[in-house]
Amino acid sequence: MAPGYEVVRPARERGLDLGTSRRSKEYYHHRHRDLERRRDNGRSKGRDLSNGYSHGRSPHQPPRRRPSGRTEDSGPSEVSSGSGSGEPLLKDKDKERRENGVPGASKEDAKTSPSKKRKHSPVTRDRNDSKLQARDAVSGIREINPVAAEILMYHPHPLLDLSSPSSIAGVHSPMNLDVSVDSQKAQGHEEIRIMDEQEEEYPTTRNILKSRWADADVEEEKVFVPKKRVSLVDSIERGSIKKVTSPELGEVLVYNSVGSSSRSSGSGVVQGSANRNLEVDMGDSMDVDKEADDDSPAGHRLYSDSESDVCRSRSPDHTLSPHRCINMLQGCRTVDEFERLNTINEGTYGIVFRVRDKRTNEIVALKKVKMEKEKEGFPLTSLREINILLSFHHPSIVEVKEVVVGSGDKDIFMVMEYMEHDLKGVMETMKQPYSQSEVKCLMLQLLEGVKYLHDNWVLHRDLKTSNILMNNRGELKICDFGLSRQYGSPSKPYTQLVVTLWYRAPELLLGAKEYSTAIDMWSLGCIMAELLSKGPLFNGKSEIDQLDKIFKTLGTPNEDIWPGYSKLPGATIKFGKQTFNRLRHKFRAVSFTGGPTLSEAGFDLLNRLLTYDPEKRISADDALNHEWFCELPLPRSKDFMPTFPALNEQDRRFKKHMKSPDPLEEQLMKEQGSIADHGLFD
Ligand SMILES: Nc1ncnc2c1ncn2[C@@H]1O[C@H](COP(=O)(O)OP(=O)(O)OP(=O)(O)O)[C@@H](O)[C@H]1O
Repeated sequence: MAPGYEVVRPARERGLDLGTSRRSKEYYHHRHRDLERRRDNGRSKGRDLSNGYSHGRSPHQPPRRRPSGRTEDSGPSEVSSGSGSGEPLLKDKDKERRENGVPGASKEDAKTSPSKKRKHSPVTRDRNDSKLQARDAVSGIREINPVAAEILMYHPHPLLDLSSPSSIAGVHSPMNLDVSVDSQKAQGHEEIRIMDEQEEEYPTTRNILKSRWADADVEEEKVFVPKKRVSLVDSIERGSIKKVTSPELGEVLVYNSVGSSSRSSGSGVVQGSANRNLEVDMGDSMDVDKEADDDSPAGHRLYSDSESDVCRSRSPDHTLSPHRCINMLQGCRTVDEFERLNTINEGTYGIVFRVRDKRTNEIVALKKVKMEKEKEGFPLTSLREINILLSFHHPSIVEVKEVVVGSGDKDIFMVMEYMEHDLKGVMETMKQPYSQSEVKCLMLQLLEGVKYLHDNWVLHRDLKTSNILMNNRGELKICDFGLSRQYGSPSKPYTQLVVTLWYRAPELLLGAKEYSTAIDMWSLGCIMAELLSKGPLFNGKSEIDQLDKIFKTLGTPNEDIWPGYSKLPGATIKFGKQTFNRLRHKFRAVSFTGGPTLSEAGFDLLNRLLTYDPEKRISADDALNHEWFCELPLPRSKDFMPTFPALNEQDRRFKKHMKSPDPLEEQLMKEQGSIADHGLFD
């Protein structure tokens, strides 16, 4: 790695630090008023919550809106040493016991009223009705079809909108894609139906040559695109897409008949598209942006209502999605319309370039979908990523502007907004870790992005610092949705081979076949710790080593603190017994040795993110309302975040850093025998 860059802190920030500028005074006055208001609210809410709700929950947290309400009682990894709200400080030993919770708190925790336990999926299943119902944050219950997305493409009319939530969202599922087109020309062409994907089974042995989404029915996982095709568009036109088995984004139905083409009732015209002829079923679709809008910011967070305010401002325009379309009538643009400036990085699934759009002069990032591992077709992982990113619009999610095709017939590129760095690269160049107020700014943006994903039924499944992009305006955006997928309720078995090892939740490591949004929250806990300490929290070399590191720090879980733990396949493995949560040793309230510091409230949030029992692990929504974000030091404004020379103006492919192999690499290493430990379940 090149020598570390100095953090370039803007002069205005120095002013803020000295507390002398008028702006900073206004800022603190404003924040103080805001805090006072929130404390008042909190006091009244606190009284409401006092029965049966243990310490550590922010008084600002709104009543839970999830249908089943188990309390978030504390497990060994989640028991805080105080709420940060006036609770007397404990002596170290006592604190250690409380943080750990195994001997003491866990028993209490085990008494948690089942009626108050948090349910992860915001979906309820009505036993008398095969349809699922989702409780919308504002508008109440919505019907959900668990096997969701259908993309209806009317062959050969080459018009496809993969763009807006309103067009992508299907009948019941947030991720449905139901595109109908005027298909007068569609007669006489064969029907190609891409079937519902079998859920990913628990993987036994995976072969790297196969799609990593594939299990027994690997063939069902693919969308075949013959090699000779000119483009994705062309492939679709020629009926080369044979099938999709995903119940979600990748599920494609291609019809050729006019009559079957349209779900016409309530259809509207896609707006903002280059081509406005595309009719989509508006009535049935879930409007992601509307939902984001409905999920009004009111009442659950700090708000930035001035330019100088903290970073929690939700830009109002993200609710007004610019509907991005692949206009298949005109075809995709080709990559020739971009001038290559440099290669940024090469991941497992794609190579990312910094390029200039010759038409607009805009600097953008191009991610080339790697096809070589997918011998027979267009990788479903990429199709999912493209669909998700085209349909989502949020300030904390990287924007995909369009899809372009390579001049060499077969390559597909995603055109993304360009970001100067990723968090991993930034941390490698920093000499000092981020301060608490900077971490708050980053965590808030991250949590908002993850909340948006979870509200829209998507699990990211690979949150890590290299998948979090940053720019020099202090903005953070989540990228790399190659492993992400739609989720629903009731839980179904999914593959555990997700999430890069260091950020992988214990339930995945222990072989749980069902999991939900909590896996992303664990990753956020690891990221928060990494931001504070500038190093990975649990850098295991194998699954067992990873579990060992987690247990040594957070304490060995047991049935008391994690009901159901003993039934997990990995629970039979004997690990050394660690009876205390030692996380506080890594993040002291005050450090005289230069180690990372974290307030009681911050530590409470970290513990809640790193809670063993996924049912009790804090949700993104609740984390956003955690008191840590309301206490001093307040979250730093994005405007005052440190800036760095643009790392992505360099070719970063050959810079080798300590990194955790991602799930596909991990599998490859296992197949090659280069990981001594073959994992728990191989
Ligand atoms: N929009 C963007 N702007 C700038 N750089 C980007 C952008 N998207 C990705 N990158 C860079 O490229 C790297 C790899 O991107 P990405 O994670 O999407 O690819 P991948 O093949 O899926 O990687 P992985 O092996 O981590 O799964 C990122 O870590 C980041 O440094």
